Amino acid sequence: MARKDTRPFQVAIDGPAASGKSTTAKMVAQRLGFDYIDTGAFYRCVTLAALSKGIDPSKPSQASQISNLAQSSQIGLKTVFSNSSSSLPTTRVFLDKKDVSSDIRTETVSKHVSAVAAIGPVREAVLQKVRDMGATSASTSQESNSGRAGLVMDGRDIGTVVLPNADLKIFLVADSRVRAERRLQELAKSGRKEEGLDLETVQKDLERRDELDRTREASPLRKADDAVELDTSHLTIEGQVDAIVQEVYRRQKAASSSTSSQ
Ligand SMILES: Nc1ncnc2c1ncn2[C@@H]1O[C@H](COP(=O)(O)OP(=O)(O)O)[C@@H](O)[C@H]1O
Ligand SMILES: Nc1ccn([C@@H]2O[C@H](COP(=O)(O)OP(=O)(O)O)[C@@H](O)[C@H]2O)c(=O)n1
Repeated sequence: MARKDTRPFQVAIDGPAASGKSTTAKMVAQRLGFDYIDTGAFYRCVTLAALSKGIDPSKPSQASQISNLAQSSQIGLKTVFSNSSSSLPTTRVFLDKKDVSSDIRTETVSKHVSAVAAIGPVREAVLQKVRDMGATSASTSQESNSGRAGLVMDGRDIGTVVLPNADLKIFLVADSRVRAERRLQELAKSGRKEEGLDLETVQKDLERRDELDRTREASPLRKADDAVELDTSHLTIEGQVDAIVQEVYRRQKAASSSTSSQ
C-alpha cells in the first residue's frame, strides 16, 4: 500500500498464542529503531488487577467490575533496546506504577486472560489506552535506519482494528505443538513454570485460548485480508525477524519511489 502521509511507518503483527509475536516484534523494532507496543500486556494487566481483587473472570456477572478496572487502571510499558542486534530487548510492564512484568506472565493469568479480553467494554478501554500510547510514541520515536520513525505493535486485532491502515501487516502462525514446546521452555527458563505443568496441558491451554480469541464477538483474532502470513514452525527467530525487516525496507523503498515519481 502506498503511504499518503509522513506518519511513522506502522508494522502490525497478529497471530495465535506463542506464535512468536512479541519476540519478533521487539527484535524488528530494535533492528529498525522503531517503537514497540505489546498490546497483550494490557489485557494481562487487567486480568491481574481483577484476580488480585478476588474477582473471578470466568463469571459473566463480574464483567462490569472488570470493565471498571480496565478503565481506571494505569498501564505503562517501557522497552529497553540494546545496541547489539543479537541481544533481546526487554519490556517492563507497570500496573498503577507497580512493575508487574513477571506477574502478568504466570499460567494463572494466561488461563483467564482470554475471558477478560472478550468483554466488549474492556476492549474499548484498552483500545483507548493503546491508541494514546501509540500517539505518544509516534511523537517520540527514534529515527529509523532509513531516516523514518516507526512503530511495531503486536496482538490479536492490530491489523484489523487497532492499526487498520498499517503499512505492513504480518500474521504469525506455528504448529500448536511447537508453540507449546517453546512456551513451556520459556516458562522453565524464567522460573515461572508451575509444579507439574506438562506439554499436553500447555498445548491444550494455548488451543483453548486461541479458540476463545477466534470465536469471540468483539474484535476476534483473524488474519487481515491484506496481511502476510508467516509460519514460524521451522524458522529461526533471526530468520523471521529478517524476513519482516526486508519486507519493511521493500515497502519503504516502493513508497518513496512512488512519492518521488508524482
Ligand atoms: N522461530 C523460533 N524458534 C524458536 N523459538 C522461538 C521462535 N519464535 C519464537 N520463539 C520462542 O517462543 C516463545 C513464544 O514467543 P513469544 O514471542 O512470546 O510469542 P507470542 O508473543 O506470540 O506469545 C518465546 O520463548 C520465544 O523466544
Ligand atoms: N490485541 C490483543 C492482544 C491480546 N489479546 C488477548 O490477550 C491475551 C494475551 O495476549 P498475549 O499476546 O500476551 O498472549 P501470548 O500470545 O503471549 O500468550 C490473548 O490470548 C488475547 O485474549 C487480545 O484480545 N487482543
